[in-house]
Amino acid sequence: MKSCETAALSTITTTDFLASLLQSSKTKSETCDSQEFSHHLLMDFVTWEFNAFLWVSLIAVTALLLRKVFKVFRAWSQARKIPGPPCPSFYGHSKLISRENLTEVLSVLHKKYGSIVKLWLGPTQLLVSMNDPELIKEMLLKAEDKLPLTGRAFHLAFGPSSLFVSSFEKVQRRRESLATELNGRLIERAPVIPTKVVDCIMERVNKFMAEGNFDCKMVSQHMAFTLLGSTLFGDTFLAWSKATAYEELLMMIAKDACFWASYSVTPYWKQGFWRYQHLCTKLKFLTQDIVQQCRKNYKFFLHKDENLHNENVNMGMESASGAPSCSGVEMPDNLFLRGLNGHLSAREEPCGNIMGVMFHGCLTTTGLIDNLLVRLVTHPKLQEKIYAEIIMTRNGSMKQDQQCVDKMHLLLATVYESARLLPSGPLLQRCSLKHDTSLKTGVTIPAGAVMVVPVQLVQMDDSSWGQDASEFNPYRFLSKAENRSDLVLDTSCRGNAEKPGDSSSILNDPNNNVAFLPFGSGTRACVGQKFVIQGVATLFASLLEQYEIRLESGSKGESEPTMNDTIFQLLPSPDIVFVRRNS
Ligand code: HEM
Repeated sequence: MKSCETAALSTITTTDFLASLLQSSKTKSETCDSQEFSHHLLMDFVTWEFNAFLWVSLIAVTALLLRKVFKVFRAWSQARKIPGPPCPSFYGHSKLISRENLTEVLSVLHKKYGSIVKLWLGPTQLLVSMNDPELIKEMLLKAEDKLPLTGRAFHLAFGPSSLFVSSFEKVQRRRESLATELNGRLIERAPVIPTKVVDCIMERVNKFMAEGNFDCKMVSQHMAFTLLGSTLFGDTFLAWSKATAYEELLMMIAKDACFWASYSVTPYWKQGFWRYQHLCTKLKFLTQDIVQQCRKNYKFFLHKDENLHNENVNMGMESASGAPSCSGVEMPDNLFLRGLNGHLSAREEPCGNIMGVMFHGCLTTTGLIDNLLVRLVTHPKLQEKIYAEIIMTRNGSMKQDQQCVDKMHLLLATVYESARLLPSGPLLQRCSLKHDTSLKTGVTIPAGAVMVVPVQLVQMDDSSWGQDASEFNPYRFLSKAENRSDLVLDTSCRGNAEKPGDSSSILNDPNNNVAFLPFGSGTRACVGQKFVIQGVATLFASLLEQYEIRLESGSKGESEPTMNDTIFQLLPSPDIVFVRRNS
């Protein structure tokens, strides 16, 4: 009944409106000529349409704002149940916290409020920190998205791509294909490459030394870059004349990437931004160049291989099946095509994934190598024991050009321990963009909140790592062979092998300890972990076999890395020297 009345009312209103229009048009037609009349009619119509548009926009904006306000209220009411300090002002705690002291602030808060703590960084920005390993594990499995800032930094620098994007849905497939390539064929090749890579690195290191400016950070960066480049692009990379320019560009971009991504509206009006974009474009051209070179070499070797194969068949010889006849050329092309560049959507930048992996891989691997070098030069006895282990393992090996790093337990344990105490990346960050995250403890973290793990606190927690948690002790990852039955239960990785390089020692899997987090964990964990540990260990096996690494006398880094209450710090990068073993 009511609806009939409403329908009738609206019909009357519409009829009235039309009638009034007609009436007014009638009066007008008596006074004005027909042209003026149609002009007025048009103007009325435009005004009416414009008003309608304004109303619709106003309603849409109000709805959006209301939605946002509703979300904020919902977040505030949900966050009330999470322990944490009260908000000091409308702006939250953001003014009180700098990037450097956040870990210290979180350390104090965890002591006061427990394993889960909230902190308002602004009226709409909620940060939730966790320091209990089991809770962290659960959160890293459930919260699948990365912070939008991370995705924006990669997008701005390398264009749209399907890796390092905030949403898990968008990266899932690419992560899987890259992991298959990295942990499959590339790991198989890892033992073969580093001999050549060491030569290439040492050539550059000698150049640095001759120029007189030479510190640990520079070597680490160059080692990481060469290791990653040669593994991804094969031998072509080692002979590529533009490699140095590529390395410099990557590092220049790394310096500014987060700064430009921190603008919520891309600052097209800033000159500096365009300079930055120019660097990114240069990097894109260089990436295209190396990919093209790889493809050219691939085709050339494929052609050569076919001819060789035909010759062998004609001569009645069988080519050894599975022999890497053109190692380092055939496979990289496959990596690009399948792991990184297969099934690209039309919107994706063709080299975006390659640049992203080179960028992330170089920065993180530089950190690991830097830490490892500092540990080795500040622990010369450990270095000698690793050297003895390398020689012992090499003597038992048939293939002279391959490193059997799987058997070099002390070396691998040293890489794990250096990764555990990595000073870089103090916070592991996650969020869930669409859904709330409910944890087993009963706490629900609202969608959009930033969830962080203060990695340095977790990695130095006595309850996970023992009394010496803050000390550098690779032996924690080694256990005595006879204690094998204990080892199964010993998931904390508090190893007990005393004799380094002892073949009877067992290497514990660092991932057995949920507090081992340098590569993250869960749904967005690093897919390069296995590959990078194997690669860095193989590189160091080759390097230490030929060179002893020492601190330059009088270098500022002669004392050991230190802890200031909660933050582990490496002292300024020390100057180091490589001394040939047989000289
Ligand atoms: C020492 C070296 C490295 C360290 C310390 C490191 C660390 C990390 C960390 C902490 C994450 C985020 C994990 C999380 O949120 O749970 C990550 C993600 C990732 N890393 Fe690494 N990484 C290293 C080397 C590499 C290398 C060499 C590659 C590839 C060749 C690689 C590929 C990736 C990818 C593809 C992701 C995930 C991206 C995503 O899901 O959006 N990483 N890495």
